[in-house]
Amino acid sequence: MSNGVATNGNGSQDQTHTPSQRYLSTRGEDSGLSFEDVVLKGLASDGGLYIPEEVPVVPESVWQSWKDLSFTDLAYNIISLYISPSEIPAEDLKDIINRSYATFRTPDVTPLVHLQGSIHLLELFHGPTFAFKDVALQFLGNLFEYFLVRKNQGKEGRDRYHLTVVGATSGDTGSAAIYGLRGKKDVSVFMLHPKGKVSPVQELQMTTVLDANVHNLAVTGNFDNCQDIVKALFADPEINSTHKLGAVNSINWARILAQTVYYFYSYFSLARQSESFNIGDNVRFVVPSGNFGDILAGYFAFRMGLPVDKLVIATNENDILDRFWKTGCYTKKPVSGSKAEGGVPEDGVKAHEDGVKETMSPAMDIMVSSNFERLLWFLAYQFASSAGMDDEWNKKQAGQEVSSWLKDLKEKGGFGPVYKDVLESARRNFESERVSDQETLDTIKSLYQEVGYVLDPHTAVGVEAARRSVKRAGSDIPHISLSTAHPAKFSGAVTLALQDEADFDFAAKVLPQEFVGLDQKEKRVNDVANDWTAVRELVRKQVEEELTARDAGSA
Ligand SMILES: Cc1ncc(COP(=O)(O)O)c(C=O)c1O
Ligand SMILES: N[C@@H](CCOP(=O)(O)O)C(=O)O
Repeated sequence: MSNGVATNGNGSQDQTHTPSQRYLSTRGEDSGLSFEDVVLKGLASDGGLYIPEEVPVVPESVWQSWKDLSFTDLAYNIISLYISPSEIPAEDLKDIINRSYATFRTPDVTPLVHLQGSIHLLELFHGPTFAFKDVALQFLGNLFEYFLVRKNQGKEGRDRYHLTVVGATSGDTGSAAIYGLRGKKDVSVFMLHPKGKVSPVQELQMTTVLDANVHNLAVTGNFDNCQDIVKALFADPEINSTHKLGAVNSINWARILAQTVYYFYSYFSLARQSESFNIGDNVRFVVPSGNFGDILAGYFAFRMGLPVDKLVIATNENDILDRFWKTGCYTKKPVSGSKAEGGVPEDGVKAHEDGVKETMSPAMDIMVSSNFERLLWFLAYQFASSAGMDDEWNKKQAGQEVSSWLKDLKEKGGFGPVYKDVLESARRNFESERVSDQETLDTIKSLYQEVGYVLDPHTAVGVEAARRSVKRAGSDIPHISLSTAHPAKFSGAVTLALQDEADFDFAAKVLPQEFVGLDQKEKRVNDVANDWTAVRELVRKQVEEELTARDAGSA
């Protein structure tokens, strides 16, 4: 096997793809797909998410030898494990990776800074749109372009493969995807955001992009409604085949894959920066979580061999994930009863009628975390494997179990409690914390007072969870807390937290030049009802207009 990496499968069925380079659906109906298939399809036809048939286990001597690599060289070593060179030759993949990270404002791409005590911050906001999404979406934009150029060689007009990307955003995925795809040939982008529920800067970052292939839709509803509309479009065979839908949300496997790189990179950065930390030592990662895509990448890094003591999930008051880890039940709406039973939290937070609460960290105002399905598959697979049957049977069982859980989620609003062994196995690798709005503001304030660092509210949710985790685990275990956005994107929460600090000046201390004057720019956005068929009609109409203009030579 190349790269010195083993997989624990039964060998490849074809000569060109290792098991980690072939993909299956979490719901069991789709398998044997290539990387290109899963990147272009986004969501499996059975409604499941794609995962590699095997996670490559990287021998210690191999991953430890990566410790001094640049971000882009490390990214190549990791990403190439999941893509056959017969699909993307090594030189092409290196070029895609180099171009993707050349747009970042620091050569380090994702620098690690010491925050306080044993807590370090992994700054993921140095890309074009100042949020962690850029790390994956710059890469995904270039991947789409690479595949489309190849597919369209020698083709003209309507014969060309035209990808229609539809995505849902609670604020950050939208602008990152738009910046990754604006002006690219043969792609239209439709980005759905909940009207009035993203921060003013996030909204402007999206709606001031006027490229002909970018379409912003403001949906009357919340983020989950937007995500449901996207899934309904993918489930509609007609629009899917006529418009070749593509996904930029973390349902797209390439998003998770690109994110695994910064788990390794920050681990090596810590070893370079801290004298007391040696390669091979354990670390904890703390991740502000909503759709569960960011932390899931950490789970892949762990399974590949990175020494991770625990992955700590940090939720805001939309706490479905925290309730799962506490109770084993994954239920959309808090039911009445004690907190310990997964019911209404003791501090009396009232859920909105639709179950989602608007918080200070709006990008995490998500009720159903789409990537949790991928983790469920691994939990179900581990459980099935204890029966002593063959691997094919284990995978089939895992697919059936996930399908049944997701069916209950759709039809009954939740599932669980899951089997004790399943919950125990989830708890072996993860812990969870729920952080209230008040605690978020207090954390922004105290970190500013103690070390002069301004946190964005999502990052503050993580830092508060990290402080609690340090109390449990002890200060010997370093904590890497992921900083998922720049504070200037959330001026409301940051100003509220720091308004009484005499020396605090938002414009001087926080605001980047790139955001100045954004509100004076021309905007383009369409309002649309929370109705997937209305969105479908709009998509059809606007793609047709775009293609007609292109054929006439004006776009
Ligand atoms: C700033 C910020 N932090 C955290 C998250 C949560 O990440 P994930 O959805 O991958 O769990 C998001 C949105 O996804 C975000 O935009
Ligand atoms: N917080 C996200 C929500 C979408 O999540 P994704 O990671 O699945 O794209 C956002 O900012 O849009």
